[in-house]
Amino acid sequence: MAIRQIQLTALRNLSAVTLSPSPQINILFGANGSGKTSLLEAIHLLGMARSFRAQPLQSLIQHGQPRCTAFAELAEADGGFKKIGVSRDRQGELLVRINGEHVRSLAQLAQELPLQVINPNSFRLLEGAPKQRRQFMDWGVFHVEQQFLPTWQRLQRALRQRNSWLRRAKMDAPFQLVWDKELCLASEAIDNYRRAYIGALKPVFEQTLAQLIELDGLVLSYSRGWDKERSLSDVLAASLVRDQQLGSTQAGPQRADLRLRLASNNAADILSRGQQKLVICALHIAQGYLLAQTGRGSCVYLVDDLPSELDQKHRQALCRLLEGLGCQVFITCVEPQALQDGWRADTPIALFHVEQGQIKVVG
Ligand SMILES: Nc1ncnc2c1ncn2[C@@H]1O[C@H](COP(=O)(O)OP(=O)(O)OP(=O)(O)O)[C@@H](O)[C@H]1O
Repeated sequence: MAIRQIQLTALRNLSAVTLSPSPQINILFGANGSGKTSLLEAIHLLGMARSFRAQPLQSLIQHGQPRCTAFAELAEADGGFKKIGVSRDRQGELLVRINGEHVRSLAQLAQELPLQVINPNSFRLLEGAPKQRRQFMDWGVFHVEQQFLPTWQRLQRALRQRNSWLRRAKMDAPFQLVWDKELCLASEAIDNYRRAYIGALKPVFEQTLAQLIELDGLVLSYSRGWDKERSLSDVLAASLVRDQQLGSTQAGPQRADLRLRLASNNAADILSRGQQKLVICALHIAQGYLLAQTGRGSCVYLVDDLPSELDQKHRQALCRLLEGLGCQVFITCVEPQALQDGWRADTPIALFHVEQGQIKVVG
């Protein structure tokens, strides 16, 4: 899966543009505020129908314009191609099309264009709330396990029911029993999917990290969100009074987390900023490897300001890994010299200069 052409209109400061990126490495360089991140944001809009830095999407629309549009042709592994388009107007209307057909499920869009984003927000994966890590984990499970999404929807429905009963204090016992059973079944399935996924991700992550940096003793582990020795139904029964007091279900997959620990410390508390970035990159690259192994396509990587936080040796190691993935990668940087050396002679590299919203191919 790679973007073979991208067309943008009225997106932030970018002038209307049509680009034919390299199927592998794309380097976008330019001064601060020139529009490099905006191009990554446009690709993110195409894969996720949202921005990675703005909620709501309104701020993406160029000042004075009624709507912004991003359109792409995706080259598929089997030689075919797909067309996807996303457009958003000032009234909030979002139009998503795949091969000209309106699409309502954003999951379909995510399946067409699986994206991995590495940017300053990525530090939240280590430092932020468990929700960030669940999102990371569920991205992977969603892409490798087809039953994940319907099971997740069942879980959300059962959880909403239970929480609404907890808040009303008055429960219809037989009805609640049925919904609790549904909640437990869906929870166990989600836990199994996540456990299997993290089991597969862990060795790939460790191998990937070892190619970037030596961090002996860094351990990635999964916690499922309720006592690992007890069934969820037992836990729910035992915590009913507390759940009623708090008005929501305190145990279950909605409380799962991924832990990264180093010598019994939370890794985020002791790793340097550069080390954290390398760990985060290794996690994202490992996800790319796993997706490729399933044969369900490959990710497109968006790496904003790759050089920041990293010394020359680690920059090069990261570039080699991204190159070795064989995926399409969009990298931004201020100075192109920071990323010029060390690429393999047979890697297709496209170099784009972004200047005051204009994007020019320079190599
Ligand atoms: N809706 C909008 N319409 C027009 N211009 C906008 C809009 N939103 C943001 N801008 C401008 O577009 C530019 C976007 O810059 P962007 O974040 O893409 O820059 P960058 O090249 O990634 O910079 P840096 O190196 O500082 O990260 C900024 O100059 C910003 O002021």
